[in-house]
Amino acid sequence: MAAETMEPAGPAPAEGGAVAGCAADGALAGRGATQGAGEALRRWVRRVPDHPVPGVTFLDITPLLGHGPAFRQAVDALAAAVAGLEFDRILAIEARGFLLGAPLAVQLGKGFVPARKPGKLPLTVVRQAYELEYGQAAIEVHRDAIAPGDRVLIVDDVLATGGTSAAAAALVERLGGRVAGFAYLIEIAALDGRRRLGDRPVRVVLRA
Ligand SMILES: O=P(O)(O)OC[C@H]1O[C@H](OP(=O)(O)OP(=O)(O)O)[C@H](O)[C@@H]1O
Ligand SMILES: Nc1ncnc2[nH]cnc12
Repeated sequence: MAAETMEPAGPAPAEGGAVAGCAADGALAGRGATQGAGEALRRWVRRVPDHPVPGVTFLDITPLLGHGPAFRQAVDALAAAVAGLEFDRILAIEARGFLLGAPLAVQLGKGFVPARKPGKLPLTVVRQAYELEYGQAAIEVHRDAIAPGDRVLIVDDVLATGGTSAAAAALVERLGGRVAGFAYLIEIAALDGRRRLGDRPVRVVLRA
């Protein structure tokens, strides 16, 4: 089978539109990633209007996940973006956060902590409720997943309102850990989720 490349034969998105371009200098805030990587990845993210509720434009990364070189480049770009941050383990948020956080942990040789939807983890957990752009939710982490003093990088696919990430940070700190920073494939800049993250480092590959 011919190798896939970052340049698809036709338009990447089968339906919906690729994430529209924004100012070139704002397109990639990778701080270590290359602008070319961010721009190459932009075409693999679809904008889906009115999903999951009217008024929300959903950024769908399934085209990126479905294309081997794009998926690899996304993980590589995240790795480059977090270069210089010091952390012991990566915490990622179910479900889409796992898709990027786990391969990033493998690539960087770090442990992985899953923050799961309620009721999934079998042992004693800490739980944090939060609000999303389109509803309410909660996440749980095993109480023994983070030790006091652990430095934790929080990884997710999308930073929107920041509610999910703020909840994840609260869990880390309730367990005595320290949040070393946050890393995202995509930041929805208009929703200004950064305001929820305090003064901790925020690394982003692509801004929509
Ligand atoms: O910044 P926020 O406004 O909190 O939104 C970002 C979160 O929303 C999405 O997850 P979602 O809850 O839709 O779940 P999923 O990963 O299971 O699709 C996304 O994967 C982030 O975790
Ligand atoms: N607009 C959006 N697209 C994709 N994931 C999201 N998570 C929260 N808001 C989102």
